[in-house]
Amino acid sequence: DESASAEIDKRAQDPNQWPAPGRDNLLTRFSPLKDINTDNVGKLEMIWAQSMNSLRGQEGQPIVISDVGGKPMMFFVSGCPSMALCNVVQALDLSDPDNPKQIWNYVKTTDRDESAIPRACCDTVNRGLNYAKGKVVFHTLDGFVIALDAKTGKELWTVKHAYPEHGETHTGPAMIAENLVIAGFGGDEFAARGRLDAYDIETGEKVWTCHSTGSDKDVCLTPESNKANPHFGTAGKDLGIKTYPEGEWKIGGGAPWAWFSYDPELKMIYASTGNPGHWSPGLRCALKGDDHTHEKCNEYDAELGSGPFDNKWSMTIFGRKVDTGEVVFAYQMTPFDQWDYDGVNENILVDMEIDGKKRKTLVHFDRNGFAYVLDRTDGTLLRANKFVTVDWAEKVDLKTGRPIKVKAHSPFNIGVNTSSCPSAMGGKDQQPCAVDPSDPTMFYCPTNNWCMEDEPQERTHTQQGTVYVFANVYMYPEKPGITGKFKKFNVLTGETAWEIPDPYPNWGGGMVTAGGLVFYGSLNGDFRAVDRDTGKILWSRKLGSGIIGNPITYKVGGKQYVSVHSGIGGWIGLPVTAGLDLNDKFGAIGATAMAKAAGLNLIPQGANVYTFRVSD
Ligand SMILES: O=C(O)c1cc(C(=O)O)c2c(n1)C(=O)C(=O)c1cc(C(=O)O)[nH]c1-2
Repeated sequence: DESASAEIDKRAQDPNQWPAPGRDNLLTRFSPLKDINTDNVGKLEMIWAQSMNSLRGQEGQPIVISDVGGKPMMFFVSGCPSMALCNVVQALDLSDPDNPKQIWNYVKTTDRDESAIPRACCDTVNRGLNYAKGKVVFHTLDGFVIALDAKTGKELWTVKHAYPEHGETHTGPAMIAENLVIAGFGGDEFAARGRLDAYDIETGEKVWTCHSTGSDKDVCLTPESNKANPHFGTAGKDLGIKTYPEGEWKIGGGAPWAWFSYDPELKMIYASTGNPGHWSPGLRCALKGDDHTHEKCNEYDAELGSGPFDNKWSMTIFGRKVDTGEVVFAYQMTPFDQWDYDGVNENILVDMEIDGKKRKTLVHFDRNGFAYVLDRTDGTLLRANKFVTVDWAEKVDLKTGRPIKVKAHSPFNIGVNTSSCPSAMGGKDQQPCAVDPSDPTMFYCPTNNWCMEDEPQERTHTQQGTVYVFANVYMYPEKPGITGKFKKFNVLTGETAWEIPDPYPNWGGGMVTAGGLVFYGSLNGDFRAVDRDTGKILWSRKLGSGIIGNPITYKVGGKQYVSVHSGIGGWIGLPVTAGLDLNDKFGAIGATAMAKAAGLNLIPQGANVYTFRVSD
């Protein structure tokens, strides 16, 4: 019997489908379709649109399955305007692909937790759903993981997974690996403790749990973990406890809130973690008095491969065994984070030749501005190149894996304002890159070009479920007039092949196709097709609202279609919408001021799936 993820892998071999959030569990966002190509993309026309019933941000993407009860179907899930309408799933029959028919919709109506909405740090988004074994599997902001019968929309099982009262809200998509549903959540700004859980896809029963902080046992670290890379710092015991001030690992953050990937040959999942709880860095170092300096809080013990205040395992890429969650390797990008550079961005799995050797690699564009290439079998660090302006670190030492921090751009002391690039939202936030596996060193990536001033504040409480930031942060464009660049980037050489500057940050993901095209959307609603070789914009259409979703493509009835969510929101989107009040609770992070500083106009809200094809 093939596993649920083997079914997904098989569907991904069929160019007509888009069976998982990243199209495949490798997260390539590559489509082999080429009916739409550089020659005819100018004739792309909007064919249909469907409301998503929300005025909040729509990240994520639809999925398309060619044979659900004999019918081609599209499924998608919305972000939340209110709990009553939170995470509406719609199922569209694509049998008449120019005129799809909704055949069911689903919204959970019982046991909803309204307190999730104000605890979603960065908008009430949902990054997508999955399909396998006749089931649509998705999650809700207030922490349920739910499996529906794909034909009827009937609930098959529901589990309570994340708990808003503990600061946990669920935004990132679950992933199906073997017969498990792997689920994380967000909450580092609300004193949560990061955790990854695996559920049986047939029953919803919990199979394993691994935390991001705590004892080695809690983290699923074993003596075998990191054997190939002892300098990555698993030599010490219980570093997930000891690298925090006493007891603070319990509210230590490290939430895995975005994308997960899976290698079925290695049977390993890749999931990375967010920032350590609260942004005021000095308070996450237990040293006092004259010892309490930036240098001492960043010290590194070469023998342990770890610093005493690294705040492990925040900001970490974990390679885990799928069956048990056991850590094969753990690599921390930003030890003792001083900027909120969450390490959760997608880990894309491609194979490439490096220094004459064929490698199974993992590519990760981090918030901290470095694009990392790791050997995904054992975590060996192979490259770390800057893909945006980075001043907080000179470079990453490939041997120890540690960034060489620049003190002048590392916020530390309470009340002292320090500038750094990139800003807290990162050189790239959660919006995913795309890669064609046949050209595996070249990545198509949304990037952001902001810097920030950060003034750490005193801690006033340690209460889970309440805002846990303690910093005054002001973000500003690195250069006036340009705050986003979509670029093609070589992860081996660190060279940019081309880039498209934008007045707005790039908050939507990319897609690359065998038709020679890259698709992505801008924050003010321009949906674009770009020549992947030259970076020339070949086609663009204005959609109803800003685009923070990720394009997909599929083929039904002999024709190729392209779909994307439109609906402004997400962290950057909130302040530039008409609904400024939505952002007030996070005024501390200066988002509204940030939008004003950039001179951004208000962009109207409203959520739709838009679908295009080349006109006959
Ligand atoms: O640390 C966390 O737990 C957490 C969660 C989330 C989230 O769940 O959306 C975001 C962030 N942090 C964050 O730092 C961030 O920049 C961010 C942007 C977005 C978004 O969807 O636009 N979410 C989040």
